[in-house]
Amino acid sequence: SSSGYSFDEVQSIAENIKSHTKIQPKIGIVCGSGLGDLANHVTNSDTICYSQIPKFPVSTVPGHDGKLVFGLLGGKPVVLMRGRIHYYEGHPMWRVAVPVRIMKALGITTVILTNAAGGLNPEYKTGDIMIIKDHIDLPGLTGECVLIGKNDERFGPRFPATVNTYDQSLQDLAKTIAEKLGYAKILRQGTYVMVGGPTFETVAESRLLRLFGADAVGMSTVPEAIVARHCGLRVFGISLITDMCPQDYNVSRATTHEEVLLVGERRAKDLQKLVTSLVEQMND
Ligand SMILES: Nc1nc2ncn(CCNC(CO)CO)c2c(=O)[nH]1
Repeated sequence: SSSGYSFDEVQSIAENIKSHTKIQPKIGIVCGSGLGDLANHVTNSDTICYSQIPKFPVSTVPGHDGKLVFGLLGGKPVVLMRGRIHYYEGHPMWRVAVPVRIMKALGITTVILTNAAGGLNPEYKTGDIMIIKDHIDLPGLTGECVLIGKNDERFGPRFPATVNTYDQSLQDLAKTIAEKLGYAKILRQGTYVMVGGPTFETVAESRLLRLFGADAVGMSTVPEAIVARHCGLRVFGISLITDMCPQDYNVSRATTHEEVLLVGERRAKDLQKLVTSLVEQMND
């Protein structure tokens, strides 16, 4: 249906998943392009392919192999989504975010959203890490909000507030951890704007998005963050800046997905350390 799986359908998908693992996750982590190797730090892990789970959406993007990885990270029970569902693949927006509702039904109380993004803020550099302070839901503003359609109060309210979507105390903790890890030089805190994709932006679009006040642009994360807040989860988001969006017409070379994955691999270790320490140090 247009507004996605019912509350009961979500519960039954979660029940099916629970039969594959004893881990009862407290934290859900959505891995962005090329950042799936965080799963290698999860111990005592159980891995379930999305395709093994009836009605779980399947991802088709290189660098996004669809697996749920349950286990311990930083001593805490977690579930990782290796491979996320993107709107640009043709999925309705609700299906992009339904894994968050399923992880909530599995018992998580916090979700960490990681992604690769293009830098719009001219002070940013490729390889920077941006803690997400706020977002601009461009698809939502133009009629594709993830919560459009029938609302079931068991998920959350009909008209949810979205101020303070990104938990302030987790942002502060992440900032402190990053500085202790020696990342102060590459650490940013800013606003993420979602575009539908799959095209990378034109120069005029990059300038427009910058005028909107966005510091980074991507094609994910916002639907997941909105649905997470809707059902009462604590949300933390972080972007790896994989390239700078051209704001002038002397564009030497265009952004490529390969470049995004390459920077992801180069920076993945640093992001993994940051996320692992955050999981370790966050209060329940
Ligand atoms: N300029 C720019 N750079 C980016 N790097 C990553 N993404 C997020 C989109 N990632 C896609 C394509 O790599 C795969 O999900 C973007 C983007 O949307 N724009």
